[in-house]
Amino acid sequence: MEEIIKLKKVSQHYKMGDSVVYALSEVDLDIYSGELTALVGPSGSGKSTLLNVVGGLTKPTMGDVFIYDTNVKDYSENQMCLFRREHIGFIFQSFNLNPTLTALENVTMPLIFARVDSKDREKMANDALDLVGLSDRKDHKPGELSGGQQQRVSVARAIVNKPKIILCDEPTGNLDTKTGKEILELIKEMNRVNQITFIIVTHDINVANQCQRKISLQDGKIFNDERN
Ligand SMILES: Nc1ncnc2c1ncn2[C@@H]1O[C@H](COP(=O)(O)OP(=O)(O)OP(=O)(O)O)[C@@H](O)[C@H]1O
Repeated sequence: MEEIIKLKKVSQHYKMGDSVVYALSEVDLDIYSGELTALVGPSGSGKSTLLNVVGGLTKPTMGDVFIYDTNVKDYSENQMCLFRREHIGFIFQSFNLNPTLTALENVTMPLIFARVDSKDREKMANDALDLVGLSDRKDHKPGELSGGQQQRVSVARAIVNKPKIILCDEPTGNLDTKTGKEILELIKEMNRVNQITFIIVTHDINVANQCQRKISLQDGKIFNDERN
């Protein structure tokens, strides 16, 4: 399998007054193309920081972050933004949808940013909403949708420009057990059918146990890395 993400001695430190918080300490990690990986660990262990470093939302204090063969640590903010639009999708616990836009418009947003031709946008956004089973709700705004439906819209938004990597921060955290299971099934299907590489930060052991790989963080370090 091809390595798609490689972290080499990645550290993230935050200065807080006179003290320093070591959010990540010399993390080495290889993620292979098509893997479905759960990132688990106690609160404050560095899970979100690691996800943000991979997604280029946080530049690490030290170390290298390769996506494909590109060291994105060297990218400017603008270059990273363009790279992210093309290669990485995000799914958040709180959905992060624009409440003033319809489901279809929310899903279209990444295509506008990526300057996809206007005549292709609507078909691509409709196809993505179709894949998540929400075609009949495309003209609804987030406030008119259930939590599970809103998360489906964010899955559609994450997949619409066909990224090879999707990073999820507690994607089932705001959902009841049944709806959370449905969202996880959708993620598993996107992983299986489209070979999208997923990294899922989760506190839910049931979610973690259904992933192919479970990486446990503690005090900013990987202390366990196992495959099911
Ligand atoms: N911007 C920041 N400034 C200062 N400290 C930070 C910042 N972001 C994170 N930290 C600290 O870094 C450590 C790791 O935080 P992180 O959010 O990555 O943990 P986490 O494992 O995702 O936690 P949780 O499960 O509670 O979301 C924590 O001690 C946190 O307080």
